[in-house]
Amino acid sequence: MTDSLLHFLQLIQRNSSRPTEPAENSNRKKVTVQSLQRLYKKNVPITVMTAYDYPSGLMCDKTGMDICLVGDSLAMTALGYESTNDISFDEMLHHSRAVARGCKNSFIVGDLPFGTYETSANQALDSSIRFLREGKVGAVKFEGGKEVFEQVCKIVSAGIPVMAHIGLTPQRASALGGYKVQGKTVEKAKKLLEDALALQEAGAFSLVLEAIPTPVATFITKRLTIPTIGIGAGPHCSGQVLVYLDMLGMFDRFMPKFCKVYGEVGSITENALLEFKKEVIAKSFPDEKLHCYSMESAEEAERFKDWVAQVESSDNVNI
Ligand SMILES: Nc1nc(=O)c2c([nH]1)NC[C@@H]1CN(c3ccc(C(=O)N[C@@H](CCC(=O)O)C(=O)O)cc3)CN21
Ligand SMILES: CC(C)C(=O)C(=O)O
Ligand SMILES: [Mg+2]
Repeated sequence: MTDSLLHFLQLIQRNSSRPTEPAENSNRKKVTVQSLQRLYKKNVPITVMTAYDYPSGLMCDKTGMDICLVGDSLAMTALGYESTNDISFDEMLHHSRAVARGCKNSFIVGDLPFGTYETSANQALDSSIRFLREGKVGAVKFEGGKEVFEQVCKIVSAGIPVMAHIGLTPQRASALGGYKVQGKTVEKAKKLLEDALALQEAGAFSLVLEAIPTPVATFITKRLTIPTIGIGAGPHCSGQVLVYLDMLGMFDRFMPKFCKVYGEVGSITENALLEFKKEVIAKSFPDEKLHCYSMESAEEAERFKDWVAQVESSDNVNI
């Protein structure tokens, strides 16, 4: 068998483990704020997935996610920081550009990291402009209720769509006493609804509800005219979001109750690496026929052998 035929067979073998069905939305159009609004009006759930780099952006796009969120959770999941508050804006931009290179049709939202929007509406607008220009996102997201009202107004009036985020707001974990479910009493639920209405009033195009009891998130969703995106907020939100490396079983530090592992990619990866190590030590990888290159022709191979023999019989090791 020729090298090229073997290589061809190898490609077929690799492709056999890939999904055979074409992605449902493989020919779909670019998602926009307007097309998201249409889904919401038709009661079609909005699918949101976080992405951190080129391969995850590519996967979100190819599987037809409506929104690809470059979440600051990447600080912990992709970069191993202790908290989301440890990531810099420059690092977020670096990752977001990589996501954008892989993500052609999903609507890309960038999560403003801690310290880039709290000071003033002007600071928030400057950061948002940078995210669009340098991070190649289509919208920004940031955490907070009424206290970020001015920021949302300012950014929206500059023509940048804003996704809001209330409930468990990880950047404020210290003040919340940790990663705790929010809105578990009537008073706290009431405050969440007030925040949600204020953010809608300010012009947010959607709202993330994180770790909120189902009845509270359901009621907030019912009272709003913009879509809610739930993560640990029950099945009655207008859409759902999960953290990419969590749903693939690739994060080892904690597993919130709201996360479902859809594929054990972590253990698959671990087994693959162990197998590679085993085969290298046993010298069964690389396979001479499958993974190696030969000389241009049998004649050239013969000439090379002769030359080696000549060198080896000579006293001059430096040729
Ligand atoms: N990998 C990862 N996934 C995330 O969802 C995530 C991050 N990182 N980093 C930033 C924040 C932190 N998040 C978290 C972290 C832990 C819980 C958690 O374990 N919560 C408890 C609830 C405790 C209570 O009852 O109040 C749980 O059991 O789910 C929730 C959200 C969400 N975000
Ligand atoms: C979980 C989503 C909403 C998020 O904020 C993040 O990934 O950072
Ligand atoms: Mg976030």
